[in-house]
Order: sequence, then structure tokens, then C-alpha cells
Amino acid sequence: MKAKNIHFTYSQANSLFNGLNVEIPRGKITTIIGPNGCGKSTLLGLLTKGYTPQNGEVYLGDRCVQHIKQKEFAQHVSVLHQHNEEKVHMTVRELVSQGRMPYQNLWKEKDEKAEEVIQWALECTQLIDIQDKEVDALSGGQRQRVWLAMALCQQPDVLFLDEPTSYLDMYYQIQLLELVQMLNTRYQMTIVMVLHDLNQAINFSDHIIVMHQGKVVQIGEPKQVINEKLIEEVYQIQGKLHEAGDKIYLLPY
Ligand SMILES: Nc1ncnc2c1ncn2[C@@H]1O[C@H](COP(=O)(O)OP(=O)(O)OP(=O)(O)O)[C@@H](O)[C@H]1O
Repeated sequence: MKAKNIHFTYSQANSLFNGLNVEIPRGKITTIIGPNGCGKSTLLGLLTKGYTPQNGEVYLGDRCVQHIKQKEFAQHVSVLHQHNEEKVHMTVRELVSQGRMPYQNLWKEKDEKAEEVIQWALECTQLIDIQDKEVDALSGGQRQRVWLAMALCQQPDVLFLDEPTSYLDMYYQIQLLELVQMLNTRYQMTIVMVLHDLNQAINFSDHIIVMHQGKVVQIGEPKQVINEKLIEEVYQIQGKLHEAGDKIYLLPY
């Protein structure tokens, strides 16, 4: 996917993006990082047809997304949003099945693959044992996995995740990131995440987009992009990068 020359403003008074360009490499894990309010979620919204730019275009492959109908778009792109707290009054399996909606039509023709895909999504997200429970009775972390399973039922080529680890304890954070890696390596799913944890971003991504004040300030492989000077400029914190085996991590001081 790519966004070309994006201009976007929420209010007349000040614009957020003035000619933003960004390219998401196919088949890779890309993570968008940057301080609060720099525009990460808005960029994600623009890439996923949640917002329409005042100027500029977003492309899925070589097609401008404005010209792709919502239903078709949802067969290629799915989004796990940041806050999913609405009451749903459904069981886990029922809610996850809603992810098949882009494949259903008014004539109620049978969605041949539905059962197989729902089962796969429940297994990937370790929800088989609680598939008959009411979603409203689950913990925040379990619910997050249910929404992810629903997104997976769309069988997307590109999966967007906005701060997917924010409600999860450390165990489930790592599990979710490993699941994302599995989806990427086994199914070549293109992944785009927004993460706040810099060390997770560095170690679970192939590609990092660093944003600051509505601009993309760096883009590339984590180890080439992340350095102490950049962190200080963007986050106004000092820290030291350390190596542990093949991983690097930042320790603020
Ligand atoms: N619905 C809205 N109406 C007006 N301004 C908005 C709206 N949503 C976001 N903004 C503003 O746009 C800017 C970018 O917000 P955005 O949510 O994209 O940032 P972010 O980098 O995702 O932030 P965070 O890390 O806090 O989630 C902020 O200044 C924010 O106040």
C-alpha cells in the first residue's frame, strides 16, 4: 500500500498532514512509532478508508482505495482498532463469525469457506476453549483476541493493528506479537501496527516508520533507523541502545 501526497486536517485551524508520503512494503511487518498525537492513528485511518484525505491518494496495489467499494476493500484489508469496549451480547464464535460479512451477499449464497476459516481464526487466537462464552463476560485481554479473530476471518492480505498490545499482560503481549509474526511468515500477510513499546517495535518488525508532528521522519529497517539521537529528537528522552544476542533494546536513563 502507499499514501501519496496526503493532506489531511481535522479542523480548519491547523492541518495535520501536509503532503505526507509513505509506502508499506508487501509481505513485511511494518510498525509505526512516534509520540502521542503525532498522527499514527490518523495515518492508519487514512490507509484503511476510515478517513478521506482532503488531497492526495491512498493505493492498494495500483488501485486508488477511494474507488474500491467497502465490501471488496474488507476482503483485502482488516483493522484491529484500539478500543473495542462496546457491548456485543454475542458468544465468542458468533462475534468472530461476523468477520465473514464481506463474503456474504443479499442472496444468502453459501459462504463455502466460512466454517473452516472461523475455526482457523479461533485456533490461531487460542479461543477454542471459550468459543461459547459471552464476549461481555471476558477480560479485556481475551476480548482483544476475539476482535483479532474477527479481523482474521476477513482473510486479509493486509492486517492493521492499532496498539494491539495495550490491554494485554506481558505474556499475551508476546503471544500476540508472535502470532503476528506467524501470520506474516506462514501466510505472507502484510502487517501494519502502531506500537508504543519501542523495544517491541524494534524486535518484532521488518520495517519501521517514525513519525513526529505529522511528518514521517525516518523509515527503514529497525536497526538502521533507531538510534539514540533520533529517540532524543522525537521523544525528548535520553537512552542507550544495548545488544542482547541478535536483539537490540533501548534503556532510557
Ligand atoms: N477526531 C478528531 N478531531 C480533531 N482532532 C483530532 C481527532 N483525532 C485526532 N485528532 C488530533 O490529531 C492529532 C493526531 O492524533 P492521532 O490520534 O492520529 O495521534 P497518535 O499519534 O495516534 O496519538 P496517540 O499515540 O496518543 O494515540 C492530535 O493532535 C489529535 O489531537
